[in-house]
Amino acid sequence: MKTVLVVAAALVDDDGRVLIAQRPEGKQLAGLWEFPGGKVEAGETPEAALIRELQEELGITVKQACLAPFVFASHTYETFHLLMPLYLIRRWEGQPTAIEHQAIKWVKPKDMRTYPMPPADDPLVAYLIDFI
Ligand SMILES: Nc1nc2c([nH]c(=O)n2[C@@H]2O[C@H](COP(=O)(O)OP(=O)(O)OP(=O)(O)O)[C@@H](O)[C@H]2O)c(=O)[nH]1
Repeated sequence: MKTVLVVAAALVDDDGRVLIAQRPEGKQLAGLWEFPGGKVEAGETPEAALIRELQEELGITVKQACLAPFVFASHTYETFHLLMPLYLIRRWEGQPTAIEHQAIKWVKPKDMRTYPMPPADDPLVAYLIDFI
């Protein structure tokens, strides 16, 4: 089975809230809430991919020095295995906007369980609750 590398971000604001974004209709796992991010393209570093995705999806600019490696998800879906490092980010330029998602929301980690997320993300929430 193919392993797919996806990078994701936990943007954390000054109140300790984390940004989650709702996947668009018509896509796999539509309507679920996820961490912004996406697939690493050929020839791209994970960090460059995440910076690119955050610009495309949310319209924010993040410096590589502001990406802090945090935890990762490793989860087998029906057709691929997902390997997804999650970076913590506390500094960025611009106001996050739902450019590609249905909606975005700032939530306290302890409240994240009320938003349905992809199965791969479940274990990550516990780390955010403990660490943020
Ligand atoms: N960005 C993101 N992707 C996640 C999370 N959890 C999770 O299982 N994924 C999975 O990782 C993959 C991310 O790919 P993507 O969003 O860039 O791509 P996609 O499914 O829209 O497919 P496409 O770009 O081929 O159209 C999807 O299969 C998605 O379901 C998450 O928290 N954030």
